[in-house]
Amino acid sequence: MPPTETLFLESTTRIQKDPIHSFMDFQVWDFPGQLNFLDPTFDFDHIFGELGALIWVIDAQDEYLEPLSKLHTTIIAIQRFYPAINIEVFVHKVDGLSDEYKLDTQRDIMQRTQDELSDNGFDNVQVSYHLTSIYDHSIFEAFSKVIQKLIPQLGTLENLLNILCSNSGIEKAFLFDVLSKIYIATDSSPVDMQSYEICSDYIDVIVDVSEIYGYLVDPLQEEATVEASSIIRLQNGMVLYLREINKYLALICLMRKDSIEKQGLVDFNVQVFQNALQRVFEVGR
Ligand SMILES: Nc1nc2c(ncn2[C@@H]2O[C@H](COP(=O)(O)OP(=O)(O)OP(=O)(O)O)[C@@H](O)[C@H]2O)c(=O)[nH]1
Repeated sequence: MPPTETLFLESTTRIQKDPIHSFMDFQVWDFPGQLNFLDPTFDFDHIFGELGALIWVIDAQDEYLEPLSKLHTTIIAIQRFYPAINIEVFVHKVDGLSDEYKLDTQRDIMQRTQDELSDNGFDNVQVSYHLTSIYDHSIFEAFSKVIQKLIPQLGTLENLLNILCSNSGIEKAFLFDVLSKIYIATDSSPVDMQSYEICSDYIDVIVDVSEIYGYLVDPLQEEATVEASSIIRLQNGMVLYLREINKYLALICLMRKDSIEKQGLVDFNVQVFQNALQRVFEVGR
């Protein structure tokens, strides 16, 4: 959904459960801000029993002390019974703030949370913070990091991507979930926002072109079609290489133009990577 359309979203009045069927099946539960789910009338175990991650969204453009205090109460409640739940705080709508103010806001939220948890005897709670906005790619990046923590095979995927990069002259490789445009794994070199953005935009281009010039494939087909790959040469001498891995995932690599001169080698290594990945997911099932 483009950001401008979010202006017309209706307010959430009840818990909305959205099942996501992708490389891994999960559900996103959207809670209305005003709902007190710690009230004894709610079934605490039903809400938190099978939760992988709690994403707490704080509006950085608004007064945040009250939502923050609710966050603290929630963390303390779930720490007692479900300490394994990942707690992720999105300091959201930061597009309206200056760079300095963004960081100050995040620091303030972190400090208040740490103090409150320590005062209640919880000194070692892991809370992750993300600065997010729907007007750039930061919201996708933050979701990527949250989802990655829920993938048991993440370490193996990273290793496979590292091997692929070092053997094929690839500078950065992302494994993307095509529909949501979140990346489920990348190699262990640092992620810079620009590489992520360009790879994410590349997916849009490919999806648009495929919708016009593509052909219908059997929707039940899990395997990727052999020819589903694409290369774009950028003006700065870099090359983007995309290969469909299966019906949910695409591999996107950023490399120098000399590396793609040995395209046969890259294609072969990507094929080996694709086979390995298939086996990893088969074992995980
Ligand atoms: N500036 C800015 N506005 C945003 C951002 N994200 C959402 N909004 C706006 O905030 C408004 C509320 O968005 P919602 O997603 O409905 O917010 P919510 O907190 O889920 O609200 P409820 O549905 O009532 O729980 C919309 O008008 C969005 O356009 C952002 O990153 N930056």
